[in-house]
Amino acid sequence: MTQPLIITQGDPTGVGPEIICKAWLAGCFDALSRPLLVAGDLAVMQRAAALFGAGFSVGPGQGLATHILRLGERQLGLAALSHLDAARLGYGAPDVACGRAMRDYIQWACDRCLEGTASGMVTAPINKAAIAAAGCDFPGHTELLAARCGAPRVVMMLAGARLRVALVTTHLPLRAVPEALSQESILHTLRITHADLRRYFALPQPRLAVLALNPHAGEEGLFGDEEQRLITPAIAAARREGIHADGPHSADTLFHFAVQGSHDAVICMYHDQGLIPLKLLHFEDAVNLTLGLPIVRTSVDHGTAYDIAGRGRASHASLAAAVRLAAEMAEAAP
Ligand SMILES: NC(=O)c1ccc[n+]([C@@H]2O[C@H](COP(=O)([O-])OP(=O)(O)OC[C@H]3O[C@@H](n4cnc5c(N)ncnc54)[C@H](O)[C@@H]3O)[C@@H](O)[C@H]2O)c1
Ligand SMILES: N[C@H](C(=O)O)[C@H](O)COP(=O)(O)O
Repeated sequence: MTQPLIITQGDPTGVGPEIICKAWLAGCFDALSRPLLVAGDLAVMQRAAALFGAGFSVGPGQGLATHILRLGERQLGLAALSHLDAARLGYGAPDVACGRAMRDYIQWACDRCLEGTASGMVTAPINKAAIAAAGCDFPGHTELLAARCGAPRVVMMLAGARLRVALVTTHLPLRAVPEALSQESILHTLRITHADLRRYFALPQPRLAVLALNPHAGEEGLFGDEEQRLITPAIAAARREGIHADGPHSADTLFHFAVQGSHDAVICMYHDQGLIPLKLLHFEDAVNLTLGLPIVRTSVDHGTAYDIAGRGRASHASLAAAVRLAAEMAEAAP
């Protein structure tokens, strides 16, 4: 039997519910190789569908689904994990119950993937402060999923058709980045990226560009020594393991060549080093994925977009791309 993919609904007061409905209404889920199930809230989904003048009918679910939502010929499973009073929820104002609900959607989906009743999960955006207020002590999905899956090391990758970036460090203050870098963390990032590009993207020998931290790759130690102390030795160690890695490359020029196909992924030392070029090129259609997990997890590349939530204006393109990629990864996973 083909196990379903789960989409977690994300912040009930953000754009997550409406981009799920928008993608569904646009037929983005029609040609999928496996069924889809939303882990979320019925009233919140109904409110989101109403933004587009669409009212779906609701029938009893089966398997993981508590309900089946039907709209003409289309149907979508729903596991109703929360029962929020949608009419009273202000957009952009998640309360503690919303924070708990977003956390529960993620944990439930992760557990279904781990037990094998789901084939992967796609996450809509959460508000990191709201899950923290609900007592969830993780900066985001990546760290929560790593802990729940018992994965010792994971890598945040954002992928578009022209560029893939993988991050050595993620959510921490910029001033803490140099201290957080180590030969080990760079080498682990290289190993995990190498392994999962082979596994999920059918790249037998991925070409990995490793960026420098400092301007002009440190200019022989004049502008910082992380390249000499940490990055160059990590690249050498990776190459000894048969990983096709090169660098450290100056971050200001490498992306120009990478988007022309010089490399399959760029290993970045910190969040904005990779995400600025990625979102410049692929804001609408990039996918965030977590490498190194025992389960398939993809995500939209954007946040809760409170400034436009509840207006039906948010693009569903990144969500549609995340669902497509999760389905492809689930096919590739053993
Ligand atoms: N995967 C995730 O759960 C995830 C990812 C990034 C940010 N966040 C969270 O989201 C919140 C807001 O973060 P932010 O303001 O930095 O980023 P954001 O992506 O929410 O918004 C940045 C800008 O992009 C626009 N935008 C975002 N998504 C859009 C879409 N689908 N269509 C059209 N325009 C869109 C917004 O309107 C806003 O102007 C924070 O709490 C952050 O932690 C969550
Ligand atoms: N760094 C990501 C981005 O800016 O798109 C985002 O915050 C993802 O975080 P999680 O997938 O860990 O929630």
